[in-house]
Amino acid sequence: MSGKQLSVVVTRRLPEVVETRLKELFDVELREDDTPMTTEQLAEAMGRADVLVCTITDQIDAKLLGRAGDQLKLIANFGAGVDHIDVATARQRGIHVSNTPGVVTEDTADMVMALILGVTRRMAEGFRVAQSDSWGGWAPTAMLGGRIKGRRLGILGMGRIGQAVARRAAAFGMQVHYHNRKRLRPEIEAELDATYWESLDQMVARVDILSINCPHTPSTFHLMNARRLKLMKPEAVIVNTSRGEVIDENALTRMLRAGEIAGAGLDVFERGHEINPRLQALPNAILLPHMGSATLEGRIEMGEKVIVNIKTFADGHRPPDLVVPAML
Ligand SMILES: O=CC(=O)O
Repeated sequence: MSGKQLSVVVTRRLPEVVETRLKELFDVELREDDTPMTTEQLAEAMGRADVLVCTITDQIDAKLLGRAGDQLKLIANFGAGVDHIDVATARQRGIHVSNTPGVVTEDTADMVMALILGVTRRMAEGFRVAQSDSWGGWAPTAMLGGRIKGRRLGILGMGRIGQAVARRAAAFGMQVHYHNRKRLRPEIEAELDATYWESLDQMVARVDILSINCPHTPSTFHLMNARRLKLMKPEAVIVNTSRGEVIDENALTRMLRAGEIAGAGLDVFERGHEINPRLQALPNAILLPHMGSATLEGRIEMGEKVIVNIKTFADGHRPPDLVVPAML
């Protein structure tokens, strides 16, 4: 099938160069305003598209997939995480799901370092002081944070992003520890100079900074539950650029308020963009609006990946970034 015969519906505005390329290649319907589609609009789109290009703001659950037309053959997600898509049900219905791995790695790892430094060096507090008229000038005892050189970093989830974080952390003189479902190959572990912990409990109890870099799946939901959070040292910091659901956010908020965990850098939240006001009120938490992978370069590369996945599929081949339930 040629690309022009494929009807492609895109659920969100994408960078202009990506939209232009999609128009050149496919019979594409682009979104006019930059808001997520309603469930009804999404269902209608799935009733007429051969290919749906969606994002994390679209909940593609079993109910919605049940309303998809027979012509829908590919859901090409613009993003790496696919926890908003019921991949198993899609597969049962013969609908392929693809994503955009790899291209978000470096930008997200940069944001992990920004959050580690931001929290340990109290950048949000400093920013607020400098913006106000209350700053009385430099003082030997003011705004004292902690040095990250020599600190133990625990990486939960040592996939592409976790490994990119490890490389950066090593350059900052941190000691890298990790927990992963599968241990890395010895040569990669040696190259990263990373210490493997089979027991997540034991690792979280020993690290100064914990970075969450695993995807959200049924087995990682609340992996950092109240019991595990309590194992962390009171002076430790937790950083999450993955998915909010991996941490029990209420438990974390309580512990941050009580000083049982020193600080947090969070780019993602358990209830999407509805941030817990008690978390917003905390001076020891830096909160960001899910912008870990938000660079123009990254977004364009994500668009290129989406296009390659659709094009390969249109040419009758398996999309290179096919997501299969066994991967999750
Ligand atoms: O969070 C961003 C992504 O999943 O790509």
